[in-house]
Amino acid sequence: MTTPRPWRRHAGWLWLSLMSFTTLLILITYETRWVYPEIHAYFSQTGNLTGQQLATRSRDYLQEGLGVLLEAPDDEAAREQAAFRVDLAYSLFDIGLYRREYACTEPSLDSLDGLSRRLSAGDVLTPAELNRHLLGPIGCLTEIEMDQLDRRSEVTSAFVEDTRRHQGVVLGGSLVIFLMGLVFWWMHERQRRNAVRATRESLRWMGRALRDPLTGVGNRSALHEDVMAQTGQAMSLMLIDIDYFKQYNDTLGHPDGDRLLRRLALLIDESLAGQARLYRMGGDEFAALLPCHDGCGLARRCEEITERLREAAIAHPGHPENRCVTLSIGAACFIAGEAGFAAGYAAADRALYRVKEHGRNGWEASEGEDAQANRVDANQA
Ligand SMILES: Nc1nc2c(ncn2[C@@H]2O[C@H](COP(=O)(O)OP(=O)(O)OP(=O)(O)O)[C@@H](O)[C@H]2O)c(=O)[nH]1
Repeated sequence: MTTPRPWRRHAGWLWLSLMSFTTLLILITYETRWVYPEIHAYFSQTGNLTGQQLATRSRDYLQEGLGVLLEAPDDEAAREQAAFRVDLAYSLFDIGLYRREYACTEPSLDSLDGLSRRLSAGDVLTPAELNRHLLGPIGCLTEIEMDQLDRRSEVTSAFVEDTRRHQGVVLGGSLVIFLMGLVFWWMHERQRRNAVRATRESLRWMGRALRDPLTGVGNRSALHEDVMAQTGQAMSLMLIDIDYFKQYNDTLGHPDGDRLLRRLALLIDESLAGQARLYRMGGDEFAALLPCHDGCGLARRCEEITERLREAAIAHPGHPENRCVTLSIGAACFIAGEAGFAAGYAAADRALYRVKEHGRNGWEASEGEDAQANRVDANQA
């Protein structure tokens, strides 16, 4: 499983926050540019503003009628036209709202009624009479128009104010959402980092718990874990013990003894050429774990280690025989698993013991069922 690169993870979060923020901004712009102007336009034409439109049209009819009468006061047809317009004006003027709210409505309607009757009767009206009949209603209608216009601008201003407030709330809300996104992202990041740190820490501790601090190779617990991880597999175990290590420490001191342990760990590891895993069992004893695919070739492996050591010719002033560091090796094959490992370990340990018994500086390996069959006496090596 691959973990996404940090910048990608951050970019993902930021991208999400930005996207939601941008979407909200688009919504606000859409509302401001298209929705509100449309509502605004609607209010301008309808709503309680109908009254203003009726008054305007009524006044227009009256003015038209007046114009017709002033142009041809004696003309029968003109009078009919004027009467028709006055009737229209009357019907647009005669609405409950005007009667209720404008005191000038009743007398104006009476005046128009009188004018209508005189025109229907075929009376020729003088300009003074026309003025008397029409000036009052026209003035009243103008007053109504102005008042309705004032009301319209009040409604419009209130609407604009509401719109502005609404936009402020939406903008503030989107900013809060954006900031919350950032806070959640930050909290998530912090939690993730803590988890990564804790995992690393525990891995480090686990690593330490399975490692020999002096040589850096695995310890006894690591050997056990590795064997259990291969349960059912054919494996082999080599137990490698330094000869006369006590004398080495006694003659050269413990720091040199430590250095020798480190050097031997390296040497054994190299001579097994990465085919085995190396462990320090404690004191001066190492263990090597090898897979056995087509026979373990244990004798060859043991021979390689002793050969490498012979070539290295590491001085050992306290060695009673050849004054160089030597090793004793016991090796055995086993089937990985709790019981198999115990048996393999015991067999390798017995082999090592026999090598020590035969005078050290040698190896004994037993492969397969017959432990004696491939046994090589120590001093033959
Ligand atoms: N320098 C050093 N010495 C250690 C360490 N651990 C154990 N020892 C020493 O290793 C020596 C092991 O002694 P023995 O078990 O008698 O083994 P030996 O002297 O090699 O004898 P044989 O195995 O019989 O040849 C002891 O003197 C321990 O003090 C270590 O970490 N560093």
